[in-house]
Amino acid sequence: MPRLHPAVAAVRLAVRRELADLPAGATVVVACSGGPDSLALLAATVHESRAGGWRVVGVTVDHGLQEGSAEQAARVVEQMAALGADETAGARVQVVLDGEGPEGAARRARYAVLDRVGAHFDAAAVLLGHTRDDQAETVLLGLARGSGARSLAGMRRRFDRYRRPLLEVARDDTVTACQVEGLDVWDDPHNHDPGYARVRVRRAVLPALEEHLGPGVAAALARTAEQLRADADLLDDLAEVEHARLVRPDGALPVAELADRPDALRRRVLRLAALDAGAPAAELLHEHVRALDALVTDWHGQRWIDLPGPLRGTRADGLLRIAAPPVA
Ligand SMILES: Nc1ncnc2c1ncn2[C@@H]1O[C@H](COP(=O)(O)OP(=O)(O)OP(=O)(O)O)[C@@H](O)[C@H]1O
Repeated sequence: MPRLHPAVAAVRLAVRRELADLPAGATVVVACSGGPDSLALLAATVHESRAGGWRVVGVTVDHGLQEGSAEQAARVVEQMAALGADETAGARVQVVLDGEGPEGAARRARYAVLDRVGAHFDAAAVLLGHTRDDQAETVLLGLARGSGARSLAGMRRRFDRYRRPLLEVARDDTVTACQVEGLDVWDDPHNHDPGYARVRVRRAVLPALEEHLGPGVAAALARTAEQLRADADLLDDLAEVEHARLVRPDGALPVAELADRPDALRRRVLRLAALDAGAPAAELLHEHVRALDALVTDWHGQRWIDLPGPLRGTRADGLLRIAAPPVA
């Protein structure tokens, strides 16, 4: 028997490990763009499903943003069926560009479809093909934005129904696995467009880091993310407990007790308080939390601080409150 190629073995092993808890009969949805990562993921999932006894559903989403996208989606549906998926689906979405960039809008539309497909099939897992290199790019982009530990912690391995089995697999391996298995992969033109920061990181920044610092930078960044994620998860859990302990029934927080808490915990409690008061998570920035924190640690009689919502943070009578501004 010919020996299994190491790249194919690496992808299959990652899938086997990530899905080890699924019972026979479970439905696994694989989100497949037709690119090397998700095609390798689908091929490995179909292979592993024979031993696992799972039903594999391949789904591709046509964002309708590029010429010929419908034909491309139809081709992926055929490929998924040929690879042995038990069921396949192609969904066309309407990407609404309201303020955010096309990439973000496409992602939102895609996840809305995947959510629905996952629910429709009562899927035990919906798989995404993000690799170790995607993770390294995410960490570098977070680092460049100067965001906190949460975004440096990169992508989560699991959330809701979603799982990312290839988060520790190198992109080189998914590309090689597709070559070895004779899969005809789609080369998304967006992956070459230097207008996207992620593309610049992929094509220029990471190769330069590897050239000057030695190989293994992507793997090191992904490992860093893993460690930071564990730390960030712990701090977030502690902050939830602390917030629940401190918050009064009317939502106010006692300043003296907040001031006693370590910075990392206090700022997280303040962030939770702002979210509880209705601040939109996507708009609540580090600078807002710092301004709130100044009401506790750098109090010099500030009248209020503005938060997205719009909301106001105020301090009075030893209590910190976050609420909508009074109607003029
Ligand atoms: N059009 C799509 N239809 C279904 N799933 C998708 C689609 N685009 C992306 N995904 C899912 O999201 C994952 C990450 O997508 P992203 O665009 O970041 O990477 P990619 O370079 O397209 O990956 P791939 O090599 O699998 O195409 C993909 O691996 C796949 O699981």
